[in-house]
Amino acid sequence: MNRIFVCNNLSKKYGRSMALRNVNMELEENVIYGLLGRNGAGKTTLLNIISGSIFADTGEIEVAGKLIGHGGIPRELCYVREKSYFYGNARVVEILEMASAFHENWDWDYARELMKTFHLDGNKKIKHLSRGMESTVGNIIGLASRAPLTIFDEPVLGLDVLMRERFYQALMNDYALYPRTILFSTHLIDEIATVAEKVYIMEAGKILLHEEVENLQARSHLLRGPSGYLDAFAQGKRVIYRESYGSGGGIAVLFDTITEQEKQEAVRSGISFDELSLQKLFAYLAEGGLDSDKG
Ligand SMILES: Nc1ncnc2c1ncn2[C@@H]1O[C@H](COP(=O)(O)OP(=O)(O)OP(=O)(O)O)[C@@H](O)[C@H]1O
Repeated sequence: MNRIFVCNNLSKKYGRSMALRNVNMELEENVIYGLLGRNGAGKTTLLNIISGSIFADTGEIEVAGKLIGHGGIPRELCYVREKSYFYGNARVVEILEMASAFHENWDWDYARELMKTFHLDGNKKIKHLSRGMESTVGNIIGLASRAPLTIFDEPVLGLDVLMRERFYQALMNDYALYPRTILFSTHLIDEIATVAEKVYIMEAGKILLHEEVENLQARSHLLRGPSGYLDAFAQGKRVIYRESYGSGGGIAVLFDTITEQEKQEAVRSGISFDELSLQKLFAYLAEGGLDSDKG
């Protein structure tokens, strides 16, 4: 496994509050990742440190095998911010020219094709673009740069459903032709679940969980049934959420492997199993927490 990105023990304090606590992260080459976390979990702080916009108090970062020093932005990295700090007076095409000068894999033919796909007028000034169009400028840079490590922070903010679909489609098509590592930070978890292969989940400045999306989905179960049976079934399993109702029934959210035999036995005692979307699992995780040491 080759890693395009590694960070060790990253910590960052703002005044007395810890925004990041000993964050370790490894991103493999040619994998699409999702970075998930509630408001204030530390995602933007982490991404700002990775991109060299702010400095960590402790820890080190390696991109493409090179240690990143203060102020150095690795050319292997393309970071597309949620809110652009583009010069408002510049035209779209001027911003793309700046990006093309920085990224050695930049593909102008592809950038022009994307401008057509997303109906983006290259002559428009950035300050005259809608919110969605502004996101699109960043997304075109992220795609056309074909950087070995591309990070998108909330890339579909302001895009309508059709444009969001087009963006994910363009990304998947281009990723198939030019595999690279892509990290999405987003709140739209179920959308990303169809694109990302692995996710990192952050909470309170720490990595709560990192896992393949397929495994997450296979190990997430929402059970309903009589409370006594639920508790008996859940013994020894990892319970991330449990709620009992006055009627004697309740729900339990388990994050564990459940065999077909166990499932059949549970069904016989009146327990039903519902599918859990990644978004819902994330909500329960955020609510109930999870001991990340249990792996
Ligand atoms: N410049 C700053 N000064 C002081 N505190 C900050 C600053 N930037 C972030 N924080 C704090 O650090 C913590 C992590 O914030 P961060 O913006 O990284 O979270 P986030 O996961 O990106 O949240 P969101 O999803 O809302 O964008 C929060 O408690 C936030 O209040």
